[in-house]
Amino acid sequence: MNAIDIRNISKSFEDKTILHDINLTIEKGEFLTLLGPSGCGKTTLLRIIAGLEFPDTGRIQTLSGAFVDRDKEQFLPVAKRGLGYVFQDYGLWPHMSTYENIAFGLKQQKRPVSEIKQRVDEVLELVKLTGHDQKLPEKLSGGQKQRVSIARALAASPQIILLDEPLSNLDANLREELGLEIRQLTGEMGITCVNVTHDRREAQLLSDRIALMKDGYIHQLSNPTELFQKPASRWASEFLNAGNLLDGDLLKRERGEWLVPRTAFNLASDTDENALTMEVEDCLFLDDRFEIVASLNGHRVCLYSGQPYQKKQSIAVSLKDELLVKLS
Ligand SMILES: Nc1ncnc2c1ncn2[C@@H]1O[C@H](COP(=O)(O)OP(=O)(O)OP(=O)(O)O)[C@@H](O)[C@H]1O
Repeated sequence: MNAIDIRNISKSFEDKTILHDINLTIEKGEFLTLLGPSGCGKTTLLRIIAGLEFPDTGRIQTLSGAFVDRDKEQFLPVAKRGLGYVFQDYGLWPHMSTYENIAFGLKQQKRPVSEIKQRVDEVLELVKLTGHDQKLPEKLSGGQKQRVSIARALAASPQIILLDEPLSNLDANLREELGLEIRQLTGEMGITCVNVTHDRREAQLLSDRIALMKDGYIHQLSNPTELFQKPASRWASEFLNAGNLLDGDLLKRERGEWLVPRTAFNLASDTDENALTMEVEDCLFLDDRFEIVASLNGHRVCLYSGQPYQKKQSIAVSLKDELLVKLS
């Protein structure tokens, strides 16, 4: 079932086309990320979904009706779209307590006081902030502020939540922890999420599918594993940091450019005639594995290994053919 159906959306600013005929369907309960470099149009698309921008062409249909339809001149105002928002900079009212920030939208909807209290308590528990309800944002850490922002987005039980780089202001450990919590909470509630980021790790961590955007087009649309393992172009491989880009001659393979992921190397014996011989330039221990930087006929190659190597050591490796991608 499609929760959001985006058809033929285009947008220009001052004669410059920012979005070119975007078509995208997002399933109910799906977590979709718009990923791409600065200026590719991802925020403009999110703002069009939110109702903060008006597209030049196209329509957006949701399960609760049309958000916008240029042919029929329909436009549903922001406040009537029933969306939750989570912003990079939290978007909290500084003079309001945690409780008041979360209750704000429910008060606007004129819900009964007892119902508001119950709902705020529920979402505070979900985001693990019970007991922090009277604190002002300035008394909360970055992670806690983002939890308040998530609680506020969940409070009105929206069908759709829009997220604008929700993790980018947080430190690395917290980013992963909160990212997994957002995924779990929205997944359990069947909420459809559209997230915008230029951070490939954030996209990888959160998403069911990623729409990789370039110059106002969707360049590639797939699940994170496929996107990172089978990028559609050299540009996508480089943006995603998907691995080494090497010529077939160097790899004893067909000529042309190949993507060789860092996981695609196996230790081989020197006597294996297909083995590639490299000289180790550096060896770093990162996360739970060694990252080896080596030289293959003067070309820099990066690979993962379960064991360390010495600088200047010669190593023979074979390639896992199933992980190689021929780009050209
Ligand atoms: N209101 C506006 N008026 C004029 N130009 C705009 C407006 N909003 C966005 N743009 C331009 O549209 C282009 C795309 O902007 P957008 O914010 O959608 O990109 P983005 O991919 O989200 O980048 P970033 O990650 O830097 O926010 C940029 O060149 C931007 O300057």
